[in-house]
Amino acid sequence: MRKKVIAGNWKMNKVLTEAEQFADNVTDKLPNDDNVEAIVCAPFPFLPSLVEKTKGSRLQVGAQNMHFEDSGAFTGEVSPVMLKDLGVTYVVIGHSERREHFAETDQTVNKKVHAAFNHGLTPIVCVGESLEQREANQTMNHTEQQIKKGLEGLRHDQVADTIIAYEPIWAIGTGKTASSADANEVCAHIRNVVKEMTSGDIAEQVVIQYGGSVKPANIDELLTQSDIDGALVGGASLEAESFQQLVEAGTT
Ligand SMILES: O=C(CO)COP(=O)(O)O
Repeated sequence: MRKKVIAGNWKMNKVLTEAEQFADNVTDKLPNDDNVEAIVCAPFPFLPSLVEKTKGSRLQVGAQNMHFEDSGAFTGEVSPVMLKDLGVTYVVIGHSERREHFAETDQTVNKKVHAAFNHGLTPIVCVGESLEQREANQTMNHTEQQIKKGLEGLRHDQVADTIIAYEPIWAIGTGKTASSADANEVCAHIRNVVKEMTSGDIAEQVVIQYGGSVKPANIDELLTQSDIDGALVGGASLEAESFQQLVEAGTT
């Protein structure tokens, strides 16, 4: 059985004291269940403190982006070496907001995914279609291309360890969730693409999350679907109580 992975993506929210308070409120309340992984992907300035505060707890810490180079003249960027050195374990790569506002492409996603594995970080690779693409029936083809290009050149064991987050852009922060059946259909397609790229065994191991207006009220139904193994959650991950409820849902 694949474990459930519930990851909060705080985006550009909170100040340090709020981030620390969240950790204080959540760390000792998470379910003691190996079948669910709880991650919080926070802005860079909070990472050292969150890593410190979550030591020995079930809450893992992730970044929301990184550069693909180890070091160099890239003003304003953060490298995988820096993240690893801090004790960060996950990194979100290719979020649609980065693709839209920061010129992230499938090629940079691919370089970052390789860099993550080269430094022992687990990538959470985001894919998903826009409303226009969905209406033009391009959802399957678009997500397939994003997966093929984003994961190109990885070893099969690395593909197995990649977390894929299917986030339809039109469902992000809009309150519109894809129906669980529609979300599952795309996640199943993504698993099939992974199978074509690797093998049936590897495809069965890959964790595929759904993201887009997930909240405590709708997560149960999403998680009952055959190919949805967790959630990448924005707004509803910001409050400790709501995040905790989302993680609890992963235990059922
Ligand atoms: O983009 C998301 C997570 O990465 C989803 O955000 P919301 O849960 O706020 O819709």
